[in-house]
Amino acid sequence: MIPTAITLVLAALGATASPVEPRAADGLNTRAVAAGKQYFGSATDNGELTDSAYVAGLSNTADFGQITPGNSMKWDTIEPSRGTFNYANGDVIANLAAKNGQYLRCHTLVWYNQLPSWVTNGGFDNATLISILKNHITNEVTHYKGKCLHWDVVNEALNEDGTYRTNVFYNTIGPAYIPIAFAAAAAADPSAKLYYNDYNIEAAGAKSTGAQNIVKLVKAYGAKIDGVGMQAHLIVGSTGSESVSAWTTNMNAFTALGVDVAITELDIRTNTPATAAAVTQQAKDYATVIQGCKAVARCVGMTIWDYTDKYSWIPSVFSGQGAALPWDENLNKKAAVYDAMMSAWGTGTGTTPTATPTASVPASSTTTTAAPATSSAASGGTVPKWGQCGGIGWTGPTQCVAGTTCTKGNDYYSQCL
Ligand SMILES: O[C@@H]1[C@@H](O)[C@H](O[C@@H]2CO[C@@H](O[C@@H]3CO[C@@H](O[C@@H]4CO[C@@H](O)[C@H](O)[C@H]4O)[C@H](O)[C@H]3O)[C@H](O)[C@H]2O)OC[C@H]1O
Repeated sequence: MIPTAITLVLAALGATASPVEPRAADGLNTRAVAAGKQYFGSATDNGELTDSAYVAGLSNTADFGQITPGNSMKWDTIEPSRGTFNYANGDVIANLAAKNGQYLRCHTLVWYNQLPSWVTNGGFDNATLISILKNHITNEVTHYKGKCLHWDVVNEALNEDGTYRTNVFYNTIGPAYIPIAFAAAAAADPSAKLYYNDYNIEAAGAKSTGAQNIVKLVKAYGAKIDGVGMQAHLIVGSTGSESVSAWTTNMNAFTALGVDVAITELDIRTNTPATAAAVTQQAKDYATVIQGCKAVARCVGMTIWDYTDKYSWIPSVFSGQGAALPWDENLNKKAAVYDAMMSAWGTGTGTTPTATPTASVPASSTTTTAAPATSSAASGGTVPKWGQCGGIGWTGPTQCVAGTTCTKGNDYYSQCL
């Protein structure tokens, strides 16, 4: 064996060489962690998991320290008919994350889309739909208890102007469906971090303000919300890529409310076939997003919405567009894009670490779980603050002003916003 400089020095000192700690392989995740983030990850889906080359890439924890199921934890998969729960596909992805030692972001509990028609068209009244909502969340979050680093509790509740999107939950329950959902998720798994998730909230504007109002709403109800997920389905050279400071200014508006932020579904699409100029711009855009997250301590991690164009959702939804991810359709890295992302993460000069590095189990929550605001008004009583008079069983006037008196009501949350 040829002695190294280190062994020669140790021998001169009369010491023996001890095994050197292996260095983590270099990749997007290891660089994100070195920059103080919890993870860099990718979405995936069950159909893709028969592709062994794809799975090998996804399981490379140097690049991916976290995975998100693209579809298999959504309502239409989990509870396709009332009271029938199907966890087979979700479990496959949860088990893959555990096997690989990757965090799991769980997506999503309440979304107007991919919602079975028995919910959408069921014609349920307020009390029944609240019961259905809580039962779905309680069952699913309990099933995955201890496995989800984050839950996207509510997905896409807003219109572009920041007003509430009409959907069966909003139309029947009112905005209170959002805090009800967060309270149910917190009760079922107190250690999971609970997120509101949406698109087009990556830049300041009416929709971003609307998402900030959702954070305030959930907190006003006494329920727990830990973070806001910025989906970031972006377009090359367009919104979301203007500047690092645009990202940080907007993210800081959320963190000022006491919540984390995460980039949850990043892809940056272009017209296909992609031109060389588009790829050059795309590389810059990915770098801008990373630099924005890197500059904000409470931006805890970043997820791309699958890692390869081979399995991207974009071409099926946005006709004529695609080429949105850092790996091409042949599972090869796009060198310019990948290298720009690596450079943007840098080699360890990031913001203050917010959590432990990659592990197979989620880091425990450090956020205090506030008890849901319960009504003291089963048969009369004073409303301690607005919003607590009403809810399930409430048939009296919807008075939501502190100091008013409830004469009926047997559950928390009202429609009084
Ligand atoms: O297999 C796919 C799944 O991958 C897919 O997952 C969802 C994809 O993204 C999220 O929902 C979409 C977010 O983007 C919206 O379009 C935006 C319109 O404004 C544009 O400016 C912006 O760039 C666009 O992103 C879509 O309308 C949303 O559906 C959702 O959170 C994921 O679950 O779901 C469908 C499956 O077939």
